Amino acid sequence: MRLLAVGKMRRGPEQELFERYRTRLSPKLTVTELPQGRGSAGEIKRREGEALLAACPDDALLVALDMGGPVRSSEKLAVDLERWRASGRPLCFAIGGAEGFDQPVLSRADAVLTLGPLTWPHMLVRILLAEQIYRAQAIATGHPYHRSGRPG
Ligand SMILES: C[S@@+](CC[C@H](N)C(=O)[O-])C[C@H]1O[C@@H](n2cnc3c(N)ncnc32)[C@H](O)[C@@H]1O
Repeated sequence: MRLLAVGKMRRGPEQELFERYRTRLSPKLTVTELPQGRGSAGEIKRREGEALLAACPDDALLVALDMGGPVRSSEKLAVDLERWRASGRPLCFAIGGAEGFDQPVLSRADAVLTLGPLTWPHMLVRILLAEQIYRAQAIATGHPYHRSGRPG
C-alpha cells in the first residue's frame, strides 16, 4: 500500500504517532511526500494535482481522502479495504494540501474516503488514516483492538 501526501512531516509527536500505527500495518504502508505547490490557490491545486497523478501508478486503485465522500463506519471501511486489496491493483491513498484536491485528482480517484465533514489538518489526516487501516485490519482478524460497542 502507498500513501501519496502533499507536504513534509517533521520529526515530532505527529510523526511518532503516525509511525506507531504505520509500523503495525501489513502489508506495509510506504509514504511518498510531494512538495507543496506555489502560486495562487488555483495554481497550487493544479501543481499538487499534477504531482499526485504523476506519482500514482496507472494501474493503481486510487483512494482520495476528502471531506466530500460517503460516510463509512470502520466496519464498512474494513470490508471496502478487503475489496480494494482483492482487486489485485496496487492500492494508493492520497492526501491533499491546504487547498485540497484539483478536480482531475477526484475524477481519477476510484474511491473517496472521508473522515467526516470536519476539515482536519493534513498531518493529522495521515495519523487518522493509518489508525483506521490498522483498526480495519483488527476488525478483519477479530483482534480485540476494535470493540464495536454499538447497540444493535
Ligand atoms: C487542510 S485539508 C484541505 C482542505 C481544503 N480546503 C478542501 O476543501 O479540501 C488537507 C487535506 O486533508 C485531507 N482531509 C482533511 N479533512 C478531511 C476529512 N474530513 N476527510 C478526509 N480527508 C480530509 C484531504 O486530503 C485534504 O485535501
